[in-house]
Amino acid sequence: MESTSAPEKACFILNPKSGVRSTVSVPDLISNHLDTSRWKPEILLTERAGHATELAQKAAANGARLVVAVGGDGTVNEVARGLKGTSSALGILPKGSGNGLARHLGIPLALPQALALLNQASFHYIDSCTINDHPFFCTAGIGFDGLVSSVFAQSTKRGLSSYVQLVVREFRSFKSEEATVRINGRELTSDFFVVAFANASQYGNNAYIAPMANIQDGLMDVCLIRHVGVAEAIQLGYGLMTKQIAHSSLAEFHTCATVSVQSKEPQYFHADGEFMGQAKEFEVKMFPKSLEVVAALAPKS
Ligand SMILES: Nc1ncnc2c1ncn2[C@@H]1O[C@H](COP(=O)(O)OP(=O)(O)OP(=O)(O)O)[C@@H](O)[C@H]1O
Repeated sequence: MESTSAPEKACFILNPKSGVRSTVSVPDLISNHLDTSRWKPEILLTERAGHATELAQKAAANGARLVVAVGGDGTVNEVARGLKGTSSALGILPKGSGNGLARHLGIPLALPQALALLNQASFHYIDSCTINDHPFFCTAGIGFDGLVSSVFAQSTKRGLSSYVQLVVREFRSFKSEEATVRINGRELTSDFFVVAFANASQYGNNAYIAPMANIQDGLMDVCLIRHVGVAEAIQLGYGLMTKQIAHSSLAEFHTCATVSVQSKEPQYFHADGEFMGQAKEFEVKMFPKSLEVVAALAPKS
């Protein structure tokens, strides 16, 4: 059904380097599938890392009601961080290899259908978090997944199979470090393989690190995995891909609004899969209902 009011501005921010579907012509898809009686589109291309945040801030300042990240979770993160505290909503055209936030939000991976969802313009508020002041919207983590993000950042290969190969290679040499997690008034000290912070339920590619995570409840799900051997790591991998990790004795879950971690040695960490550096101290905070998105979420989920 066509809208009767004037079309509102929708700015599409496209990362030409993202994902494995680079042959797709996004401008053609937009002109073929976007309802121009609802949205007046503008398409901008990113030129470097971090550029999407600047473009999103400018689009919001110029009155775009909708700012659409066209890329993977890295691009989504950059656009979303530019929109926090503005009156522009985030849309996603998933073009990455993992698309964790898009999947959690029920956004179709097929781009014509994702554009159809933008036409419906169903707005929802979602939570966001920070790890050492770096915003994230999907997941962040310390330990093995931090290491993987750092190695993946240097790799030119994308896609699930390259990712799995890299995980297997890095696992052989990874050493869990002792850390203390302070959560809900408790102190938990161990050699942690992974400490994961989940605003959304999955890393991407339907790898569910916190299947119960609710992105609108004002709480993050923290998944603690202590030092593991090869057989246990395989069990965990299976649990991730089958949504069964919550039933594994290898993973411990907590929900909270803030959590801190102190590590003896510097640890790699990531926010939304992007490598953020190394640190010994981590503060992770929750910002309830801090970002408006177009999504296919149930009204009260
Ligand atoms: N024009 C550009 N040239 C090089 N890098 C860019 C450019 N624009 C954005 N980037 C960077 O590309 C990185 C990867 O983007 P993104 O996560 O969207 O794609 P991806 O890694 O292919 O997808 P996924 O995260 O799903 O694997 C981001 O960190 C972003 O900063």
